Amino acid sequence: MPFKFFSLPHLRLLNSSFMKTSSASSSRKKDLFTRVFPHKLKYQSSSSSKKLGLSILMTAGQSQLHYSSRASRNVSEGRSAKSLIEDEAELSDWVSELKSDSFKKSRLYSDSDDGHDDRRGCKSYDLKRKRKGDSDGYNKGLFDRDSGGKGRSGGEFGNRRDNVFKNGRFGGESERRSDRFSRDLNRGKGNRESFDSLRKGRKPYDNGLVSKRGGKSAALNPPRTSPDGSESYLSETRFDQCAVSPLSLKAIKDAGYEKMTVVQEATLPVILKGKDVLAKARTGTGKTVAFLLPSIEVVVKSPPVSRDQKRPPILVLVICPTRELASQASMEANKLIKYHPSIGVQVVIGGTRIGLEQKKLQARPCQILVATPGRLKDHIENTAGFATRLMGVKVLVLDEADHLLDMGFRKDIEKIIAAVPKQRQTLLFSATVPPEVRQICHVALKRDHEYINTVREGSEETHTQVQQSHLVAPLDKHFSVLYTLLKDHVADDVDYKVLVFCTTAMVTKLVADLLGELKLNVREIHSRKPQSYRTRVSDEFRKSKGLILVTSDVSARGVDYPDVTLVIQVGLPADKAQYIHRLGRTGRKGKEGQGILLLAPWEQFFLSTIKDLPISKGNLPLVDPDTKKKVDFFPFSF
Ligand SMILES: Nc1ncnc2c1ncn2[C@@H]1O[C@H](COP(=O)(O)OP(=O)(O)OP(=O)(O)O)[C@@H](O)[C@H]1O
Repeated sequence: MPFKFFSLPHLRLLNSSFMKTSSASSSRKKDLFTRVFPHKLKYQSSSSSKKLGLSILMTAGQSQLHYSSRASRNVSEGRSAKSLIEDEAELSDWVSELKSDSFKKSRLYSDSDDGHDDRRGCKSYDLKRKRKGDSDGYNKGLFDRDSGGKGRSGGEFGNRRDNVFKNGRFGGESERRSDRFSRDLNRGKGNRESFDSLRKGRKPYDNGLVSKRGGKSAALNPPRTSPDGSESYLSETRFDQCAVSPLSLKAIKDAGYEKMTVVQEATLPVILKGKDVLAKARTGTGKTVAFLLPSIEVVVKSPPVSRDQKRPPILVLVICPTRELASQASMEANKLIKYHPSIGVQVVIGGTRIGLEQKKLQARPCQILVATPGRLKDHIENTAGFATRLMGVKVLVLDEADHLLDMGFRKDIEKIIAAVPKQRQTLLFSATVPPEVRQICHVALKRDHEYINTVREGSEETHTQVQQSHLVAPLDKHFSVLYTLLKDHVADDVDYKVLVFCTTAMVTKLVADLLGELKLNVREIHSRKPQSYRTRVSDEFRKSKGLILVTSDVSARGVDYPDVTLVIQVGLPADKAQYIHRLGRTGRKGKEGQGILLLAPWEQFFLSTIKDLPISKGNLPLVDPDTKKKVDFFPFSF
């Protein structure tokens, strides 16, 4: 991965912070830099005479941009790809070396158990491993987008993929189908059967919410609107009005849920009938319960498993793209099965000991299994009897379906689909369903599946109660802008709870360290952290207020942290969907929130991809002299 070198104030902070104890001369530092990045200096136009800096806040997009222009200028692709990979390893060592000067207590990358323990020997420098969807985070490059599967595949290959789908083999059929859908959508004929049978007398509305079945569209009940015009995430329908078992209802009551959310109301009757469903609903509106509850009903209705059955079937398989999300879904499932003592939920995720999972799978009931793709594949390949148990799957759920069907995960997902029976029910849920996902969902869904879109046509995919703005600042000002934004927010709101998204594990780590040095209450999560640490920090952040979580995209999707007051995205999100999911960590369950996207001038092109979202141009905060002094405190020059 490429780097760009120029002098940045925040790097003065970074490096002096790392090098506080070092009295090495600038030429020695430069030597070190030259040794570690020999070829980089070649691309640096006369920069040896200038101050050198590593653009830590440079996003993956910027890196790619920079890399491609550089590559086209000088370097044969093969050679540069190789050396870039090596760079990452070298950089890791280099930063660790620096780190040990001032941060002796902890290592820069505590990734020793951050991956498949069954892939022992996979160390942080094992960067030549081909990149793929990385829910399990074991194969992250330090500067790879830490997204759980996007990264390069979402970038370079993503375009290729788009072309394949537009022009390639699938093109013809897909376009015909989407044409048909849009025609149907315009016709807007309703043939909806849903809670109308349960709530007699209520008519479907022609309101832009659509359910499509067999090429027909139907209106759904509208969400209620609050006085300020924002849509309520709750419907008018109570859980006890629908056909779920009394024991599930009891658990729902204990969980504090009374009325269904809009997506639950729209999908439950259809799923309970056994249909395949692709559902789209805004972030934080209860999609997890929407797919878990009817899945549990399938288990309830299945014949009980005898105790001596050697390989009891897994009946429901839920796939989530990240470990945090899988753990969260399994916790939600455990809440819902509270009064079903014979039903067991288990979770299999990377970064934990596979042997332990194997023992648990053997010893305890597991009709519902929640998994990340990588670890699930490991079990399919390595756990005795596991493949046989998967042949019992009746319901397959892909949470964050668009992400799982994206290039980064697709191969794993195809293998998993091949390992479960063809005769099953499949449920795909996400807050974003880009057109290309509509075109490829037949990989998982039956032809006559229903597409249930609870986002009103013409309305945004984000929440109106979340105030969105973007700031454009030169890259060398990003850190001071970020720090000022955080400081102001902390001063304004005693109950502050902030997520700062960075594009790579490395940047996440460094930003968290720097903010910590500046005495902000900060935690960090990224794929280079051990799973035990990730789980601990995630739990802490879920329960806390007065905390800032600096994170890579491992927290972008699905993670349900209540009452997040502000989401700051530093640098380009991978795409519009990623922007929406990151932003969706605030404004959950109808609460208010704020989102800020911080871009460098040359990243502004991204704004055109989100132009249909209500994002306004914000004013850069004034960086007060005190902040400037703090950020510039450490003189730094290579
Ligand atoms: N019927 C309900 N009433 C009240 N709260 C609910 C209900 N159903 C779910 N919730 C709560 O709403 C919150 C958000 O749910 P969930 O995490 O499933 O959202 P989501 O739509 O999957 O979000 P994302 O798109 O970010 O993954 C959770 O705290 C969940 O417990």
